Amino acid sequence: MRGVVGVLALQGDFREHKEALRRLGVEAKEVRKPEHLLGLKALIVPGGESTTIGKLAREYGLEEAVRQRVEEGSLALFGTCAGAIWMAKEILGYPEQPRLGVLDVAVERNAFGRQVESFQEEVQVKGLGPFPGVFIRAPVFRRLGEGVEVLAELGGLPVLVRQGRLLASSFHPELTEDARLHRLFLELAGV
Ligand SMILES: NC(=O)CC[C@H](N)C(=O)O
Repeated sequence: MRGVVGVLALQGDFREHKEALRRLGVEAKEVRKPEHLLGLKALIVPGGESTTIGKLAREYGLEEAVRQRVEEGSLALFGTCAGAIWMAKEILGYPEQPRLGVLDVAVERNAFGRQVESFQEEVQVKGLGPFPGVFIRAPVFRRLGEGVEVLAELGGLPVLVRQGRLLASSFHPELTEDARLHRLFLELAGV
């Protein structure tokens, strides 16, 4: 067993992330309250509904607690889809949507249009190669800050980015059997 990784378990597909971690031999801890962050150095924020996750995280004091830990450099984050939206500094068209605001990007929700609700397409991930991209009402990253590195694009649009110990994807690696992105996160988090 390697270390322990937190999975924000307020709403969304946190069970699939727990399963991906289990396959890597990592213990997953559900995070629902600020005190659950104690001792953790890595947290995954799942896909789901970013407005709900944001609202609950604010209500339960997790927004403030996670922000503090990220800002002091003691917590690495991996957000997928809605999780990535929650991490962003800016959510285009939704200035009031509750968010963590630590990832220096503007995110566009449902960026592939409503007709294309969900699709699967292979993306080329820097350093990893082809990866099965499961996109469900997926966002894209726009206006990237200086410290943000693009690790994958789809149709010229960034869909996987990294900023230091923050990793964010438009797509859902937790809905595939491929655990390489979870492994990459564990490496950058030092778990
Ligand atoms: N699959 C997802 O996580 C969808 C995200 C959704 N479009 C949102 O804005 O929250």
